[in-house]
Amino acid sequence: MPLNRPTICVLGCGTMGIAIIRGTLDSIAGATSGQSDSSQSSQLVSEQEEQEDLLRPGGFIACVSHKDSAAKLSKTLGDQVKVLHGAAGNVQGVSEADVVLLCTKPQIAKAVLSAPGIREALKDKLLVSICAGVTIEQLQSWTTPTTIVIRAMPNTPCKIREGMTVLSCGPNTDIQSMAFTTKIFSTLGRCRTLDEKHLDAVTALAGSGPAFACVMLEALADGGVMMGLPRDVATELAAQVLQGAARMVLTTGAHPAAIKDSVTTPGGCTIAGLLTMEDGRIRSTLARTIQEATTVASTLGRDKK
Ligand SMILES: NC(=O)C1=CN([C@@H]2O[C@H](COP(=O)(O)OP(=O)(O)OC[C@H]3O[C@@H](n4cnc5c(N)ncnc54)[C@H](OP(=O)(O)O)[C@@H]3O)[C@@H](O)[C@H]2O)C=CC1
Ligand SMILES: O=C(O)[C@@H]1CCC=N1
Repeated sequence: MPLNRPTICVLGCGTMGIAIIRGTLDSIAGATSGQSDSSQSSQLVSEQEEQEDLLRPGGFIACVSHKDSAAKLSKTLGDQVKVLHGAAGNVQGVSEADVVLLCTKPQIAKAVLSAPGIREALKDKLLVSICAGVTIEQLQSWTTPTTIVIRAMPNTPCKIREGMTVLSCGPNTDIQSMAFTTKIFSTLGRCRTLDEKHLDAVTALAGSGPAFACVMLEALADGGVMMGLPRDVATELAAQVLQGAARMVLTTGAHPAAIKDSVTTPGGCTIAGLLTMEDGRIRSTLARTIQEATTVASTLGRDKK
């Protein structure tokens, strides 16, 4: 399917829809200001860059359910985004778009896609769903055979372009649709493709992960506060520590255990803290957290009995 500066309709523009639109608009603004800085070299823009430019969204439409949410959203996103609401808004948004990003709660995905006019409007279009637990097979059965379906699992840090997204292709996914979707989510952080069988685990680890990470961050800061640090200082230290350790793993490829060992002086304070963590069964607690969240994620797309 040729995608040339496509218009994206975000169907269900709440927390995640806003994160994706905000991150994408910021990335476009960054790219545009970069271009004007180097006007002399702009003639040298390669064919590949021109191709990439065509994959940039041409515009955004955001659909929500309620009129008051629409008014709030217009203020949040500004005049670069057309905001619509209600069932008629959904049909108009999907009709005017080239690509539809389904960001409603999983429990209402079927009802939203099966509403009058939506199926018709989705013909020959790309549908990217971020709904946890809703399978490609379900999405394909609620749309048309010519609707190209891709499943994505992003996370909230997409808002600041530090996201992690995993994509899974449907049986009819073409190269251009995959290239476009990869481009969108790559500008919002890291993006990789996996078989759909992994998506519930991805939902737990990467989708829900920011919540788990923030509980750890808050707990570390609490410890600092307990020992007399001001709350804002403790929070800054905890956040930078988690970011620094994570970046060491991502940039050097070092095993986390090697980084832990390099911090741990024999007979020192780190090993004392580590043993306390192990006494609290922190490893199995965190691993079981992902196990339980994966189990629940796998049920989210099911009809409630
Ligand atoms: N939150 C997260 O961190 C992540 C969430 N996800 C997935 O993203 C999806 C959205 O989650 P999240 O952003 O947190 O949810 P939110 O509740 O923040 O957003 C849902 C949005 O859907 C809108 N909506 C409700 N009913 C309709 C309708 N009939 N037609 C159009 N829009 C409608 C709501 O509008 P209104 O306000 O008017 O009711 C709201 O804007 C879920 O499927 C979730 O599994 C995936 C990865 C991470
Ligand atoms: O809690 C949830 O169900 C969604 C999916 C991943 C993050 N939030």
